[in-house]
Amino acid sequence: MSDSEPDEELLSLLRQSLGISGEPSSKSPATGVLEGAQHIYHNSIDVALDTYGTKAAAAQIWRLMQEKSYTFKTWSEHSLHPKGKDEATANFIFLMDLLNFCFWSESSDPQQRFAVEYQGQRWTGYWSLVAAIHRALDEDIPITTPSFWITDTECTDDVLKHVFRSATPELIPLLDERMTCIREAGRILMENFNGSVPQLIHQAKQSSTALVNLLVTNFPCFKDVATFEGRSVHFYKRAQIFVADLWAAFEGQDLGRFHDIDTITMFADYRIPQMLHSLGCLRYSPSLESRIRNLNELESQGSWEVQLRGCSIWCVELIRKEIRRQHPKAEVNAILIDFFLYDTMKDREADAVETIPHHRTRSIWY
Ligand SMILES: Nc1nc2c(c(CN[C@H]3C=C[C@H](O)[C@@H]3O)cn2[C@@H]2O[C@H](COP(=O)(O)O)[C@@H](O)[C@H]2O)c(=O)[nH]1
Repeated sequence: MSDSEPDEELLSLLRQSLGISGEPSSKSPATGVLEGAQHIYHNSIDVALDTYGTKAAAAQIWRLMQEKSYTFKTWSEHSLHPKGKDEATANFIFLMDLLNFCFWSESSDPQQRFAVEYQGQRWTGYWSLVAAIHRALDEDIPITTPSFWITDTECTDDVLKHVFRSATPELIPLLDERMTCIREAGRILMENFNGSVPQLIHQAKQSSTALVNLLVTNFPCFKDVATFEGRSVHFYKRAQIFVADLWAAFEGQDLGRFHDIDTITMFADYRIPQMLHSLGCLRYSPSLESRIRNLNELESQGSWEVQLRGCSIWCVELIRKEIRRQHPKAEVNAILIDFFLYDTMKDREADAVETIPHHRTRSIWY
């Protein structure tokens, strides 16, 4: 390509990012998550997408996913993820994604941070939650049974503190909020869905957007929204990852069968923005970058946090589109890209590969 001629591929990506391509603007018809992300992307001044970085990352991600044969089957290969394809697994995933938030520690000493001892290993972060659920079940505590959550005499604060006990002096973050989420969800499941997670799933009639909407309209603790530049924006992170985990655990069958699974977006957490920045897809304003590098907290639902979350969702959408542009037959969606980015970020952390720190926000939303 000569310097004077425009790079058609780049223009196509740019057009797509501005939502002016020939394609219908890719919004989630019923959840509005993608619309919100596009609004945030167009109005962000502290977070920007690097088009070249995004194009390069798309090629790299697809290559690595191919090399690792990364599919929804990879989900069950994680040692702690439940292997069954039954109601017990659906219940496990519901509790897991009800509480799948905010594991980061204030402590600078990794040995001090909250950790769960299970099967002779210390688990931290997201895996500490999964390990704690397994440990409770092994101790015959019916922690994944919704009817148990509302029994005042059995599911006491002391029992829940025991379930989430730490192997270090640091407690699990937001323990009180987690107990509130469990009891609220138990009451709502009993009142509206006969205490049955499968009944909740069946009510969505194999639509992922319908299941996301059932969660965010029935359960306040799944209603992950914010306001940005005068508009309400939806993130719905834990509602969406619940659907995605079901789809992966059941390999797209039975309780994991969804005819519109590709409308699920990336899950706006604190790990994927970190990975996208490390890949050169996201760039931050100097004030935001120094706040993140200094490990200062970002206010929940504040402008900086909303820009990080929304631009990350939009960035993964562009990566998905770029992969499909480069490989029209690619079987890839935002879920698999997201799962892959999370796992890769955790591998890099384990290998102490230097990256920008993840942002710090304390909330129940992610
Ligand atoms: N976007 C996105 N966010 C994810 C996950 C997962 C785990 N998903 C498993 C299922 C399939 C994948 O292969 C993973 O094995 C946890 N999180 C979020 O990260 C944070 C925890 O971070 P750390 O403290 O370092 O463990 C916290 O906000 C948590 O909600 C994901 O997949 N995507």
